[in-house]
Amino acid sequence: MKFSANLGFLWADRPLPDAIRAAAKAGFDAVECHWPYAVPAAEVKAALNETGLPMLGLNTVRGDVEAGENGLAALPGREADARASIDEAIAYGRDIGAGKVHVMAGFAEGPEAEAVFLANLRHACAAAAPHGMSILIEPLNRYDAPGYFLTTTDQARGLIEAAGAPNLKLMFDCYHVQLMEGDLTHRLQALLPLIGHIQFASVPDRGAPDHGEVSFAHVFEVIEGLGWMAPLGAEYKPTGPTDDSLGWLASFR
Ligand SMILES: O=C(O)C(=O)[C@@H](O)CO
Ligand SMILES: [Mg+2]
Repeated sequence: MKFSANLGFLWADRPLPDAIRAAAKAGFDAVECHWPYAVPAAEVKAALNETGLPMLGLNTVRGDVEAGENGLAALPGREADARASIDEAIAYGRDIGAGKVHVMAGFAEGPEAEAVFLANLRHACAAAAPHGMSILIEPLNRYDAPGYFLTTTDQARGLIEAAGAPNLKLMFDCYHVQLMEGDLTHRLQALLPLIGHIQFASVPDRGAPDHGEVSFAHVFEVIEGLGWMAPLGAEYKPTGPTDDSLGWLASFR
């Protein structure tokens, strides 16, 4: 198996270029991030070139975080901000060679939010396609993100089908899907053609994948059996220094 270090959580105490170096030193095959925008893209690119690691993806900005925003793309009335955040993420991703942009929906509900989200996703897919990039949407669980617009894989499937864009894909985060729906391995199998990236963390505490209610030894074996070759995103919150949390990495290789 190949693994990608999610630098939104792993080595999050270090500047992003140093976190990239730490991931390479620890033996990861790739990295991914949340919101890299405060760091000039050239510095991130230099660290990627130095280590040889690819950056798989990044997120659109959340908006006004202090006011509690968690994405803009499903918010009626915020279309201009949402599209600016999408264009920003695509441009930054292009500069660092990241092929996937996770477009964050935000806190919203109802048919108007769905129509706005779909229109913004169509814009994102059209803007990303010429650069060979994909757009990801990710259902988040109701405990960590109550009120988030996108919460289930069924809802994501409906949006992907309605958008009709081949570069719109599902971010299947095993942590969120287990909390909302369970039945991880059947869902991975059924949704495989729609999946653009897979992430994981222990459930329910979002720690390293070596404890909790999900056996990742089994889940990873199933993913491998499905022919999935891309690195799996380690998006968990270490309880201490990240380097002390990595026992699982050698054991799952
Ligand atoms: O929370 C997650 O899970 C993510 O993947 C983030 O990128 C979105 O908050
Ligand atoms: Mg995730």
